[in-house]
Amino acid sequence: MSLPSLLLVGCGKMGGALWQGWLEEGLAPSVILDRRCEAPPAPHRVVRSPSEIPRGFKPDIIILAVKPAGMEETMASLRPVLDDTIVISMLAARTIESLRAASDGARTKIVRAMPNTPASIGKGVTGVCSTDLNEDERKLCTTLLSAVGDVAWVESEALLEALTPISGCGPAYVFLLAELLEKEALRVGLPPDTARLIARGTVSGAGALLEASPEESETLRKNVTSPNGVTAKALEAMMAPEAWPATMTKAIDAAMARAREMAS
Ligand SMILES: NC(=O)C1=CN([C@@H]2O[C@H](COP(=O)(O)OP(=O)(O)OC[C@H]3O[C@@H](n4cnc5c(N)ncnc54)[C@H](O)[C@@H]3O)[C@@H](O)[C@H]2O)C=CC1
Ligand SMILES: O=C(O)[C@@H]1CCC=N1
Repeated sequence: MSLPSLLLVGCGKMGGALWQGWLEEGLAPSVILDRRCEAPPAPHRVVRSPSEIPRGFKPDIIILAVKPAGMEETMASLRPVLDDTIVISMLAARTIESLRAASDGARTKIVRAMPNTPASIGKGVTGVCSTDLNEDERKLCTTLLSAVGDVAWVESEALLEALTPISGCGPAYVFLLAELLEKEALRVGLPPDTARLIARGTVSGAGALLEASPEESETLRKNVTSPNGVTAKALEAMMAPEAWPATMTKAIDAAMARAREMAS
């Protein structure tokens, strides 16, 4: 199946992850706009400025994946190509209202999405919301986003913002767990190669089991935890109300507060 043609604006860590996933799925001829990007395989191409976008190139969808603070400048530079497009903004914290204001009256439909970097291997989760789309346009966006993982449409921007610190930021929390496990493995005397192998293997193996199993994550956790055994002691420390549960709540609240600051 060929995915729609895109103008990807910003091909950094997130745009690059999405691009990689889409490329592997088979993308209609598309253009990347980024000053710092290597040439993609033909028939796709990279351009360094909006003025280099080939005349006659009419993307089905424009993906915005620049830094949130660069949104206004980027939208202004895209003004000549905005009419009659769907813009999917991946930018954290930037509201549909601010995107619309920055589109300077263009006939464009605005979608807000929050992807995550496992999209590069087709294992992403993308939250998405828009009130602009008709049924066919919504299907088109779903086709594109579901090529790189699961898609969760939400009814409001408030829900998209609630989802951001969970799934948008979430891979970082899991990678932090892998880092901390590796450090602990070193601390208790394992050689570096073994520490790396067992920390990464444990996080990726547990993730794969979670994906493959119909069981709840709680059940999978309990399956590891022999009554009065060694895991139980470790979890007692982690699951104390003031430990991981409180830290997670504090972390999610801090991320949401930062998003509110970035939006204003
Ligand atoms: N990194 C992540 O895990 C996630 C990031 N996001 C969002 O994705 C956006 C990009 O984040 P990252 O990829 O992490 O940043 P990044 O700094 O890695 O990538 C930004 C890219 O945009 C390019 N760029 C800057 N100005 C441009 C312009 N005017 N025209 C074209 N390209 C331009 C830069 O050269 C760079 O390659 C942010 O808005 C962020 O909130 C959303 C979900 C997850
Ligand atoms: O840290 C950030 O602001 C972006 C949004 C979600 C993941 N990275």
